[in-house]
Amino acid sequence: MQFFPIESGAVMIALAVFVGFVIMIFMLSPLISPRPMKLNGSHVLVTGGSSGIGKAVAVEAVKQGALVTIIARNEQRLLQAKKEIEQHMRDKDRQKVLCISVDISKDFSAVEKAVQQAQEKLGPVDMLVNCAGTSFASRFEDIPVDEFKQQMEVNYYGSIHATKAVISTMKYRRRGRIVLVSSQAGQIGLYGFTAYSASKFALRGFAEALQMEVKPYNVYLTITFPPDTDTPGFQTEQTFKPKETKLISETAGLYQPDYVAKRILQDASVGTFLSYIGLDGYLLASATCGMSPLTSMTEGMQQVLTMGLFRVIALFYLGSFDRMVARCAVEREKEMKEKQDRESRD
Ligand SMILES: NC(=O)C1=CN([C@@H]2O[C@H](COP(=O)(O)OP(=O)(O)OC[C@H]3O[C@@H](n4cnc5c(N)ncnc54)[C@H](OP(=O)(O)O)[C@@H]3O)[C@@H](O)[C@H]2O)C=CC1
Ligand SMILES: CCCCCCCCCCCCCCCC(=O)[C@@H](N)CO
Repeated sequence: MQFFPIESGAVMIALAVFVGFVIMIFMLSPLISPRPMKLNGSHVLVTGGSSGIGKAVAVEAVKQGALVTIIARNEQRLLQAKKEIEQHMRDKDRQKVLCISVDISKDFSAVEKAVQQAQEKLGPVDMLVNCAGTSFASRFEDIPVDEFKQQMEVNYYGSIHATKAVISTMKYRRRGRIVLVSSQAGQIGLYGFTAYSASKFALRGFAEALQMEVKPYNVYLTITFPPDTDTPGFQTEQTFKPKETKLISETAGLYQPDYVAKRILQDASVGTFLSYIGLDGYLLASATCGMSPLTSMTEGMQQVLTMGLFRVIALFYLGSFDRMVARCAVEREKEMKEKQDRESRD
């Protein structure tokens, strides 16, 4: 087939536009992405740092040369974690691991005092990782109202308290990173998580609003959405989680805390706002990017190009989740009937 000038002209123009677009993306990127924060010599404060993801973040931070403060309630576990984390220090003379026992969920002044103590000992906090949290999964009617309050107090207000305690110094120094540990259940409301998902979704609104306020001060937020992660907290939850919640959560796989911690610190140091883990995490983060701030042009380009397709994929996932819930309901009905038949026979 003869290749006509008009077609080659159109192809050339399309190619030129595409190349121009890509060059613009890479030229504009530095204007959007903040300068990476090196953890070497920085003070990283981790709430929930005595177990699971928080402890893994503290270990990864000291591996990168940071001075670390870990906050939790149980002193025994804090001291045990401190010893473990210290094993990974690169420079035992310069680095320090401090542990402070305080309940972050109840009283802001107690948290403020703990952060002040940490800053007096290790210097101003450069990065705050809000990891302390708890999860409770059960059907809505089986969750006591107080559990809804408890989930909000620990998962949401706990992060507000710690963030409030560091934000003024970060703004004054024009240097800071704040990580909010949400969950994939903070991107999709799941069966069994009426209390938990709500508390994790709340962090999203807080993160977007605060990021708009503090961007001019070179302070960047990262909200991270981990999938199931093999921690002591997760093992405890597994013992009472409804079957539906387990089946749906398993679709995104089970990850190790050290891998999750590396991803969190990687994204936080470069100021990425939406931090995800795994392919399902990438799909979810793109499909639910909403009005979140852009921290890289390439990310923005991907979102623009994939939004429609990912919504279609999301609908297939939602269809499969509905079928899982329906199947579990039928199985439960059958078990109940068999149990009643057995009892009526005895
Ligand atoms: N594991 C998973 O599958 C996933 C977890 N997440 C989130 O990651 C975070 C950590 O989870 P994970 O590592 O599994 O949990 P763990 O239960 O293993 O660790 C929780 C940590 O938070 C501390 N903590 C809990 N409540 C308080 C409180 N009121 N005040 C101070 N510290 C507190 C605990 O110490 P202490 O009890 O001594 O206070 C502990 O150090 C949570 O926010 C969770 O929602 C998100 C997605 C997946
Ligand atoms: C384009 C659309 C892609 C959709 C992918 C959907 C995958 C949903 C998986 C949800 C997993 C939730 C894990 C929560 C774990 C948690 O928070 C812990 N506390 C354990 O309970």
